[in-house]
Amino acid sequence: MNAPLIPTLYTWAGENDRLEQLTNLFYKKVNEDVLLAPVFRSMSPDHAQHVAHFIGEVFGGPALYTQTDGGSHARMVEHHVGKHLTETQRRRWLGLLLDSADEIGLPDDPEFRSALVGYLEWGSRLAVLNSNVSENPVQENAPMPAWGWGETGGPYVPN
Ligand code: HEM
Repeated sequence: MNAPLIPTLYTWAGENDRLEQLTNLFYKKVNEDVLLAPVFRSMSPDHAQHVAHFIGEVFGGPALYTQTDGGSHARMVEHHVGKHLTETQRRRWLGLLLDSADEIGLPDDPEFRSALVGYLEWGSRLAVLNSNVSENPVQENAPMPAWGWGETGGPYVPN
């Protein structure tokens, strides 16, 4: 018997359209937030789309960030270097992203949310660490991170 095909987090989330919906709402909230608006005041008009592409690629989707946007893991990290982000800002960032996930109705099964929060905790803590160094610690040819279902082992399947 063939093993069941486990979808990627990208597929489960609803692919690129859903991720762009998520980041568009998120940056709308960021722009209205007293703690975060100043941090993102110089972001480019493509920022929300680039972040959706980045997350989608990490979640097993097409290489939109590295191919279409010409990005890389190192370039993503470079955007944070020297920004001196704080833990308070990170917590607000995470809270607004999870609020946005609820508001657009991103899948809320325990398995997906566990993977999503795990990734966002990891990535946002690295962003704060990288924002407090003066030189990019990541080499230009470093691979993109890849995230999967983790210990839960995949989406819930009824018996
Ligand atoms: C999983 C966590 C994160 C991911 C995947 C991520 C991803 C990205 C990406 C892809 C860019 C470049 C966007 C572009 O090309 O236009 C970027 C820029 C940036 N990120 Fe993050 N980020 C994360 C966490 C954070 C956190 C926690 C903060 C602040 C609290 C933050 C603040 C910024 C800022 C200030 C920029 C530069 C904006 C500008 O262009 O002026 N990021 N991020």
